[in-house]
Amino acid sequence: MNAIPFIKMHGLGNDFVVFDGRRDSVVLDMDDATAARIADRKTGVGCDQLIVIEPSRDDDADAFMRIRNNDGSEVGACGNATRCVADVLMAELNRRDVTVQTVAGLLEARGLEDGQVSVDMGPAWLDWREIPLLKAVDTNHIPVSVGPLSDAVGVSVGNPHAVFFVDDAEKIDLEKYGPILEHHDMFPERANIEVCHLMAENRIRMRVWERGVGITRACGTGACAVGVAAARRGLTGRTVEVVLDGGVLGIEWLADDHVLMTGPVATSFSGVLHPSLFGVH
Ligand SMILES: N[C@@H](CCC[C@H](N)C(=O)O)C(=O)O
Repeated sequence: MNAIPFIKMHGLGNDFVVFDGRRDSVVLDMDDATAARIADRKTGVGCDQLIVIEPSRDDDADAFMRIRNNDGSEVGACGNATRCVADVLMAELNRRDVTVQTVAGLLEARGLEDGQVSVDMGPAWLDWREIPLLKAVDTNHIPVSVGPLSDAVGVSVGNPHAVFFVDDAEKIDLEKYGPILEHHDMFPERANIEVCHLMAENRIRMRVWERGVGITRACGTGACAVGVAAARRGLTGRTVEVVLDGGVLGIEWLADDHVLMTGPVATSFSGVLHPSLFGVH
């Protein structure tokens, strides 16, 4: 069997190994352990998330996107990877508008004149059962407290986020507190952890500890969650810029509760993997 091609892409430094399962069906059966091996930065290609573009399961979508974290676990959403996959599909179909299907729903994406991609990430989910949380609490003031971090805002954008507003996000030891909060009892499906502060009017500095990964240079759904959380707390309007380690994302919480995320897409290189990695000899 032939080698299996992949593309290495990133959105603001949040990086992905992208496979095309429409052409290489062997990647469709990938298990968690294989995904983790490929994602491992020491022994594999290395990435934050591993993405498989699959045939669409809906007439209204151009393709289905499967998302796995660096630890191999499958997840419902990834904002930065959605922009990357949309960019691949737009080039392939020679269109400016595409629809990407994920387990969380259908996401409409549009390519802008300046090369950035805008994605409607769907509605922000704010009920404690939807995030999900352990019990019925006010999701605008979740009673969790670890070190200097307390009083989180919970938001799901197809995946769970806990947003902490602090005086200075740079000073928070995310390596220490991120994993404790990710695995906190309050979050039965674990959570992505964002720490942030207001830099200027409608401009927010954010750092992230991603579930199943660790610290990353950017998290698209995290930026969506932060934009929603800041508006819920009355700290900003519904249109903000979120400044991540890797750059800036534009976030708009629309009147219909959908969250629009706009940012860049980049391709780093392409390569091939031996089919035996996928159990084919
Ligand atoms: N990097 C992503 C989020 C990926 C999934 C997340 N780690 C989770 O476990 O929910 C993004 O850009 O949104």
